[in-house]
Amino acid sequence: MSELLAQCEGVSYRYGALTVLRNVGLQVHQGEVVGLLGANGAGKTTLIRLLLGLLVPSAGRVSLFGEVPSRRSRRRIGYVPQGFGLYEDLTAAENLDFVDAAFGVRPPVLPAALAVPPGALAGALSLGLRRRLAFAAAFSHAPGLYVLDEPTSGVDALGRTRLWDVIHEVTDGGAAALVSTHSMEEAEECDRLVMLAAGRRVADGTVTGIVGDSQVVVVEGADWPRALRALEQAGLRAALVGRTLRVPGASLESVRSALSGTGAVVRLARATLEERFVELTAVTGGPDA
Ligand SMILES: Nc1ncnc2c1ncn2[C@@H]1O[C@H](COP(=O)(O)OP(=O)(O)OP(=O)(O)O)[C@@H](O)[C@H]1O
Repeated sequence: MSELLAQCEGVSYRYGALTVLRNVGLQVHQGEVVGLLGANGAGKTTLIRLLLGLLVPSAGRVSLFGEVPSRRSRRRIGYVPQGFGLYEDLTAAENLDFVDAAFGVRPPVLPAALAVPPGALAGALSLGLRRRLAFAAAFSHAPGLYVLDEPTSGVDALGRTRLWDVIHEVTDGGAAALVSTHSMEEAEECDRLVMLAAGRRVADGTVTGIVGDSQVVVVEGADWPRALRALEQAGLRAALVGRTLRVPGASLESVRSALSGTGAVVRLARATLEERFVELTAVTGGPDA
């Protein structure tokens, strides 16, 4: 097994009376891309802040490069926060010079995918270019572990693909990445996923392992609007995919009974990652005191 770079063991965290993480475990090994997947408020950023040592767990243990997170171990991290962490009134080049000076490194050759107009003020760059610059700043000191908090939100499809190419390049080169995301498409880019729901870890594994043999009810038939109305009347939520309705979290019997007399054909199909995510997160309520 490759080196364990970051670990949370039985970690809980409270903001005052509000418990937002409960008994969460997480491991990131050298060379892997671990996706931290959860809805808004699931606790992803809080877990990242604990890993970086910016927060101290209410219970459990966190280690970074084998020690309690500290200024020294943080130097080996390339962190891209949701808010970028850039100096908006400095140019792109000045931001990178500043980071290189802080880490005492020579300016690295950046991959083309991280190129940003050097003379532009960081605050004046588009959202996509600001994300690119923030990634370039994290890249410059060749960290062992990248911690990327929703690194591609607001980035267009081409920019996203380019950033993911860089993430795969650095992890192929021996670094690791912990990437928080809401996006199922991005989750599929990861070697392993840790799913959080309302502060609890509800799954940890590969996409194939997490989806497993989980199934979803599929409804077919020409009159899908009628079938959709009947499902809604029965309190079942369906998604229209092409001319097929998919009803995650419902039993075959409940869908059959809701659609009796409509002529719709009902069958089971393999669930997608998103449908499995809905199923896993539906059983957990919100954070509580
Ligand atoms: N400083 C804070 N004080 C009190 N509550 C907080 C604080 N920061 C976050 N929370 C709460 O903790 C919970 C988890 O928030 P967190 O930001 O970790 O979730 P997240 O999964 O990163 O969400 P998002 O995807 O929206 O960024 C939420 O209920 C949030 O409102």
